[in-house]
Amino acid sequence: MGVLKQNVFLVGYMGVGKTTVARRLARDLGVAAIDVDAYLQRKHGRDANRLFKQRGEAGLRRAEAKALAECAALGPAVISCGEGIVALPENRELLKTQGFAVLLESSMEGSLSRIKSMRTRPLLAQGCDTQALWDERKPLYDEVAQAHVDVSNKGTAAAAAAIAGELKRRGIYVSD
Ligand SMILES: Nc1ncnc2c1ncn2[C@@H]1O[C@H](COP(=O)(O)OP(=O)(O)O)[C@@H](O)[C@H]1O
Ligand SMILES: O=C(O)C1=C[C@@H](OP(=O)(O)O)[C@@H](O)[C@H](O)C1
Ligand SMILES: [Mg+2]
Repeated sequence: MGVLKQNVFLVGYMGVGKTTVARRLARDLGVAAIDVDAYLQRKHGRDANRLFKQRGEAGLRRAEAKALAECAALGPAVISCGEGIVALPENRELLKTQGFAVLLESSMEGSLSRIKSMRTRPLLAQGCDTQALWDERKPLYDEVAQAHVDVSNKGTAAAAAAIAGELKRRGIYVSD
């Protein structure tokens, strides 16, 4: 095992595997994993879908921004973010300054095809234009990402291993 020197944020589109890969990566490295969505749900006693319905997207984003800052303060940890975390400039600033952001990359279609129920993602549930969302998010992911990992043809274990290799090469994870 070893030591994680700073937060590692996993960012990327819906369904690309941020939550699943973060869990696997943290387990492989023997470090903590925090999912911002799961944290938000525990904190508010309701999930992001319900927050979205009750407070609208802007309300969800405000709650998510606080949750992100709290998660970052709990680290160093592997922190999986919701796809829309990059929407707010303050979040992008945090991602750039309070850790190392890794962009998980796959095609939009490949990512969306993994999502079993549209109802689990508020923007999909309300029938958002997924291509327009992709076009809007892509430059923002590129702005914050310090590393890009192609997960399109990788299972969870291989995706986690590719990120672990990147973290070791850069001295962000140091083995004992
Ligand atoms: N590398 C992978 N290979 C195969 N299935 C995956 C992979 N990563 C995630 N999945 C599956 O895809 C779905 C979406 O993954 P999830 O981790 O929730 O993505 P995100 O958090 O980016 O929205 C889940 O059902 C998950 O089990
Ligand atoms: O638009 C967003 O920010 C959200 C994206 C989804 O997360 P994933 O990116 O993990 O799919 C969803 O779980 C969350 O409720 C809100
Ligand atoms: Mg997720």
